[in-house]
Amino acid sequence: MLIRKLFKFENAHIVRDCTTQRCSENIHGHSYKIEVLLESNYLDAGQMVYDFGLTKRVIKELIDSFDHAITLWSKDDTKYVEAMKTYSNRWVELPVSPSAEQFSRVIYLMVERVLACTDMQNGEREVKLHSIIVHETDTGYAQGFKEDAHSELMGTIKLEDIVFSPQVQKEWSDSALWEKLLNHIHIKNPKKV
Ligand SMILES: Nc1nc2c(c(=O)[nH]1)N=C([C@H](O)[C@H](O)COP(=O)(O)OP(=O)(O)OP(=O)(O)O)CN2
Repeated sequence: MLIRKLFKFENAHIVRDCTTQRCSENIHGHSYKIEVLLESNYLDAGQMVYDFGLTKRVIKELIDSFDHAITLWSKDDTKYVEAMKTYSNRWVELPVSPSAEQFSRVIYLMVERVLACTDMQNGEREVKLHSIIVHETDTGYAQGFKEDAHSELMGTIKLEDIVFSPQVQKEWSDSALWEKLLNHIHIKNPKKV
């Protein structure tokens, strides 16, 4: 059984070296729609794969890190990266360029870590991340699966290399959230939301 939950954010970027000139040479924004697809062969005590309400905690908060933020590629021109960090409080720096494809791989790895660190409380069993769909526009999307997220052919992405700005971290309900996830510290689901 597959379930999907939709999240949204507004984000700016430049995707260097792509064929579309407007995209590779200009800061521009998108109203992103992110679909998180979860799967299981089992149902929990509420006869659900995973209560949608539970996805609106850590998963939503992490995805929302990109909202009203600029996403930077750590290998972009240092002057550009530093200027963006100076003049914008909310930024996320990635070890990969922020194409829809790389967004789907990055968000896959982030949500996968959240699930691995979640202690289930309502009989949920073997809830796996099926894929992440990143709608960059109304007409174009990328869908990343486990093999894409971990693909050496596409370049290994280490979670440790994803950097959230101090302002983004400050706005989380727990400013140490990312640090905890990087250190595999478990988070107990609430019994009720
Ligand atoms: N495979 C990809 N192709 C493109 C990406 C991407 O991430 N992956 N990104 C872009 C640009 O960010 C661009 O802003 C979006 O391109 P496009 O779909 O062409 O956007 P339009 O709004 O112009 O598309 P319409 O067809 O007019 O809706 C480029 N390519």
